[in-house]
Amino acid sequence: MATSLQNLSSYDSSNFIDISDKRFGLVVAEWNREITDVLSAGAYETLLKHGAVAKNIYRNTVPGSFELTLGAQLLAQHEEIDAVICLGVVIQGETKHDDYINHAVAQGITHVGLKYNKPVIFGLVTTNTLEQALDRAGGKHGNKGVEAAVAAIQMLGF
Ligand SMILES: Nc1c(NC[C@H](O)[C@H](O)[C@H](O)CO)[nH]c(=O)[nH]c1=O
Ligand SMILES: CC(=O)[C@@H](O)COP(=O)(O)O
Repeated sequence: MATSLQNLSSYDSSNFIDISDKRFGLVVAEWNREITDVLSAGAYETLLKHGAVAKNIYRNTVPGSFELTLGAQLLAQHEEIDAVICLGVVIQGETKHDDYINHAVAQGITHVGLKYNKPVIFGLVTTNTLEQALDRAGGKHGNKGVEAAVAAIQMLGF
């Protein structure tokens, strides 16, 4: 499979805009916190690496990924927030609960971005196994938090 050969977090920053005056909301799910903390750190450090200022990054947690949509809306509604990054890890269980969460969050944060006309980034790790999630949170397939921060920066330059 193509993924197995890739670090999914590699990117070209040559066209990034100046983000020193941009304000970012980070919404992080507490479910699977040992992994979402890695995603959050990846996103935070990537924003700082490319010029964001720490005081302009507003980090909030929500209980689980299903609550990312409301968390994103509560941040995106503020005019001074330029972009929102949503981070969570949903690992398949015995039932279809993960499907309902994943689809709700994908649809929900899409709606928030369109409603407030600003980037609301889907940084949800949706895996079948814990190992797959770990591989995408600082493992062999990179860090989904890094990818989400990069997407936010790129969209601000749209
Ligand atoms: N199983 C996972 C959940 N479940 C909790 C939901 O996200 C939600 O908080 C609950 O249904 C109450 O509304 N959340 C994750 O982020 N990851 C999971 O694997
Ligand atoms: C993915 C989840 O929602 C987690 O709670 C596992 O759910 P279940 O095993 O009940 O499908």
